Amino acid sequence: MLSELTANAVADAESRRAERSLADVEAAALARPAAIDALDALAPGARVKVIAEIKRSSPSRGSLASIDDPAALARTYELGGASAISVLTEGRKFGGSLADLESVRAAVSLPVLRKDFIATPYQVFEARAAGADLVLLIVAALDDATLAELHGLITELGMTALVETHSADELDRAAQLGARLIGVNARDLSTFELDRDLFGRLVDRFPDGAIRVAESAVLSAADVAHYRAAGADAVLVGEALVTGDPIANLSAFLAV
Ligand SMILES: O=P(O)(O)OC[C@@H](O)[C@@H](O)c1c[nH]c2ccccc12
Repeated sequence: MLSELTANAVADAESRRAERSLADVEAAALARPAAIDALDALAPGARVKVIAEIKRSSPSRGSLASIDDPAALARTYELGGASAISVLTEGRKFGGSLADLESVRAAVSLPVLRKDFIATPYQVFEARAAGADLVLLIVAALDDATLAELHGLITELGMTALVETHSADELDRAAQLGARLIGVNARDLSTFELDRDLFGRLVDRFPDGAIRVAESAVLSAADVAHYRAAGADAVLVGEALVTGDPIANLSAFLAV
């Protein structure tokens, strides 16, 4: 499933490239005002930080919310106290787009994450051209050489990579890369199984100084407390915020 999602995302980027060359997208990326420092926004603090996600649907959960106005939802997240906004830009299974990211970027002053299946430099330039400050890199989807190349490019463009892992071996590869912001996804992207305890089992392998993000499977404040007790600096939350009351949920999550 993960390799199919990635292959499709790359194919979709290739079709966009037929319309807009790499040189054009690169120029647009370089013309953007500097990216916001996400490491600063997500730095460990007395309170857990929330990365609030905009996601219409997913292959594991089906349709979640129509989200006609992603910019308005992003403003709500900002008002509610989120530290960063994650925007799914994958179109086929998650119902997102780069246009969503651009409108969110224009609406908030928080750092914005491009959440997609990124495997080529073109997609990284697209992210910056749309105003992203962060780009997701999924370790399981990339070989070490590609991971290093994309991580280097993201950093060179002034952005921050959120390096996503799902095993001890992947966490070691993220550490090897010099990643400063590392997530453990509770959802296995090949089987879609959820394991809320995976973060706690892997937390000791995070390199010193890296920001520790627990991703997925937060439905209640108790889940945030569970991740926080295990050592999470930040949690990445989608479903609970797009299906429930975002302000009420954020305030409960931030009170943990
Ligand atoms: O909706 P949830 O369970 O709160 O999960 C959010 C986020 O972690 C999830 O959307 C996600 C994590 N990693 C991904 C990679 C690709 C697509 C989506 C994801």
